[in-house]
Amino acid sequence: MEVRARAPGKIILAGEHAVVHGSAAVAAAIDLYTYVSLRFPTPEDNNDALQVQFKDVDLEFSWPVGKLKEVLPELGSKSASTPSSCSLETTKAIASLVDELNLAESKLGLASGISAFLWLYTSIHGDKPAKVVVNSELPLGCGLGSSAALCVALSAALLSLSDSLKLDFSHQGWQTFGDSELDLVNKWAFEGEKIIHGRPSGIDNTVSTFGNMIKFRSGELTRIKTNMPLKMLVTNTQVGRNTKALVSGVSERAVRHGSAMSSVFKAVDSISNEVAAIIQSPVSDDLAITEKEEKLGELMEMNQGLLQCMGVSHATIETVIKTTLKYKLATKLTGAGGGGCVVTLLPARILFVCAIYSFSGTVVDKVIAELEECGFQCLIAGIGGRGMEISFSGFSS
Ligand SMILES: Nc1ncnc2c1ncn2[C@@H]1O[C@H](COP(=O)(O)OP(=O)(O)O)[C@@H](O)[C@H]1O
Ligand SMILES: C[C@@](O)(CCOP(=O)(O)O)CC(=O)O
Ligand SMILES: [Mg+2]
Repeated sequence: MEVRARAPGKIILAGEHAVVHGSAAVAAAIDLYTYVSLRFPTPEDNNDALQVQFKDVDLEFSWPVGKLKEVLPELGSKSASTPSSCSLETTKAIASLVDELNLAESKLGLASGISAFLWLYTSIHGDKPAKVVVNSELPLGCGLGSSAALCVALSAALLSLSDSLKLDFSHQGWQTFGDSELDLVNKWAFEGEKIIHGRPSGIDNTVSTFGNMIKFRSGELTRIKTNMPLKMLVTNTQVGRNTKALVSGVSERAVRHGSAMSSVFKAVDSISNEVAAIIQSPVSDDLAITEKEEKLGELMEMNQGLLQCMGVSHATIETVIKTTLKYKLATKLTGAGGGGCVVTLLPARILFVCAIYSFSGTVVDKVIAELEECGFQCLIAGIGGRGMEISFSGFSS
C-alpha cells in the first residue's frame, strides 16, 4: 500500500517576522502543493534501506537501515503520538549523515530539508525501510512556505501509515483528517520547520495543515471566515534567500534596538488585527468591497514599510512596489523577504474587467508584462483553499 499526502503553500497577508516575536499575523493557503508519497517494501522487494527522492532538486539518497541504527543515538525511542524536539546529540548525528552526502556547493541550502526529513522519518518510523518521493508545485525558498508544506505533507504521510492514527484505507481519493489528527500532523511539522528555520513562529505549518485563512499569534490559531473575494498577484523576484538567515537577522536587530523594534512589532500586531477584522466584516454592497480593499491596500503598504524597517526588503522588491504603484496597486513582500515573493492586491473592480476581457489589455495584463520584462515571474494564486490531505492506493480489502 502506498500513501500520498499533499500540503499547500501559503501567502502571508500581514505580520511575517513580527509573528516570530509575538505579534499577530494573517496567512492564507494557496492552491500550489507539495506532494509526498510513502511506501514500505514488501519482502519480495528485498530492500533494506530508507530511500528518498527529492524530485524538484534532482536528488536521491539511500541509507541502509543498519547505518541509521549505528549513527542515530535515540532511534526507536520516540513515539509517533508524542511530537518531540530534535536533541543536540541527534542533531549532530543527522548532520554527520548529511555531511556524508557531499552535497554540491549549490545544493548546500537543501541540507536543512534533508535533515528535517531524516528527523521526522526516524522519529515516526524508526529504522523501517521505505521509499519516499517528494515533489512540489511551489518554488523553493521564495516565501511561499515550501519548507512548511514539505514538513506537513511528510508528517501526514508518515503518520497515516503509523499506528497512532486510525484511518479509512479504503476511502477513494483525497481525504482530510479530524481536528485532533490535524493537530498531531501540525505539531510534528513544526518540529521539522524548527530544523529548517531555526526559530519558526509556526504560522506556515499551521496554515498548510488546516488550510483556508488564519490569524496566528503566539502559537494560537484563529480561523478566519472571509466575507470578501480576495485575489493576489504573486510576483517571484527569483532572488534566492534563506528564511533562517533572515529570521535571525531580524532577531539580532531586535537585540540591538530593543525599544524601537518592539514598537515596530506592536504596530504590525495592530495591522494584522485590522486586516483580519476587515476580511471578516460583513459586505453590504460593491461600494463596501471597494472601501475594504482600499483599507487592505493601505495596511499592506504600511506593513511593507515596517518590513523595510526590519531590514528584510530588497532592491527587486522595491522595483515590484514601484511598478505596481504606477497602476495604483498595493504591494508587500510575503514570507521572509530578502528577495523571494511579493504580493499585490487585485481589487474586485479590476478583476471584473479581467473576467470580461479574459485579462487581455487589462491593467493586470499590463502590470504582469512590465514585471516579467524585469525578469520576474508572475502568477495569480487561488487563496484560502484546502489544507493537507492524503490519499491511499493499492489497498485490497
Ligand atoms: N520539495 C522540496 N524538496 C527538497 N527540499 C525542500 C522542498 N521544499 C522545501 N525544501 C527545503 O526547504 C528549504 C526552503 O525553505 P525556506 O527557506 O523556509 O523557504 P520557503 O519556505 O519560503 O520556500 C529548501 O532549501 C529545502 O531545504
Ligand atoms: C518570516 C516568517 O514569518 C515566515 C517565513 O516564511 P517563508 O519560509 O519565507 O515562506 C517566519 C515564521 O513565521 O516562522
Ligand atoms: Mg519556509
